[in-house]
Amino acid sequence: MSDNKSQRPKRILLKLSGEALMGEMDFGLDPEILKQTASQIVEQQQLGTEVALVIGGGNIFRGEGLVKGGINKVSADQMGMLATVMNALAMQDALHKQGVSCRVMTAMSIDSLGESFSADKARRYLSNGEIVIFAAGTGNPCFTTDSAASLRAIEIEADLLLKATKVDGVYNADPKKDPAAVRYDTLNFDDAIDQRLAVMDMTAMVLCRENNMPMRVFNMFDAGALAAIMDGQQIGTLVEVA
Ligand SMILES: Nc1ncnc2c1ncn2[C@@H]1O[C@H](COP(=O)(O)OP(=O)(O)O)[C@@H](O)[C@H]1O
Ligand SMILES: O=c1ccn([C@@H]2O[C@H](COP(=O)(O)OP(=O)(O)O)[C@@H](O)[C@H]2O)c(=O)[nH]1
Repeated sequence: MSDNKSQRPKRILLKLSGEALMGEMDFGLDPEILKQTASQIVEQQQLGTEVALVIGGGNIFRGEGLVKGGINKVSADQMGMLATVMNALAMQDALHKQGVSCRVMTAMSIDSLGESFSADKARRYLSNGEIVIFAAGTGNPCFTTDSAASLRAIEIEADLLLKATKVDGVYNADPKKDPAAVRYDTLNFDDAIDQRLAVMDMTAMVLCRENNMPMRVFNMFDAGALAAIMDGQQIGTLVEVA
């Protein structure tokens, strides 16, 4: 398994935050951000990297917010998972507009919108040069799309999991709350878990650790970051097994 330090990863799983896709808006999707993100993805795919995507749902619904509004946990999480399907359809459209072949595979059965997830089929589609978007998270309540991203990265045998988020890496404290927080260039999963560094949920990090899946966290708003990472530059934070 390559760690992207020495060679260009052949297959990546890119996890995009739902919230980051809404840009300056309060809700929903910013078409310009969708377009820019799609073009960055297509650029990497055309350079020969197989790209799979997991997109969050936080720009539409998060289970936690719905529970605060009085909806029961399971229904709230199901609504959150459906929000990820909407984002997947929007990204599929943006990718199609750039002339690339892209499939949506869902973890919950919604046959008319996307086919049910199969790791074997996903690997085949990726090998054939299609972009695959994994929608509906893990299909189970009480999980997040970070966990779905870790799980799918392992299942498709990705070389690297990339988490594109609102901050530019993993810090020793939440940088949005602590201005003195210091960013790590590299980190191991044991330390991230022991220190409860909350840039990603613990389930996702444990999955990566147990399955030796390296992860790089970077800022989704930095337009050149994805290309630079794929070219081997050390952008953001690389989290690996110790
Ligand atoms: N140690 C940390 N390092 C970096 N970010 C952190 C840390 N602890 C908490 N965060 C927060 O985690 C957020 C990213 O997590 P989350 O909101 O779940 O991301 P996403 O919506 O991209 O899945 C960041 O916006 C940041 O404020
Ligand atoms: O496997 C999963 C993935 C997601 N969700 C729900 O979908 C919402 C949206 O996902 P997430 O919060 O991970 O989106 P992001 O923060 O990445 O935009 C979550 O809040 C959960 O309610 C879930 O129940 N199971």
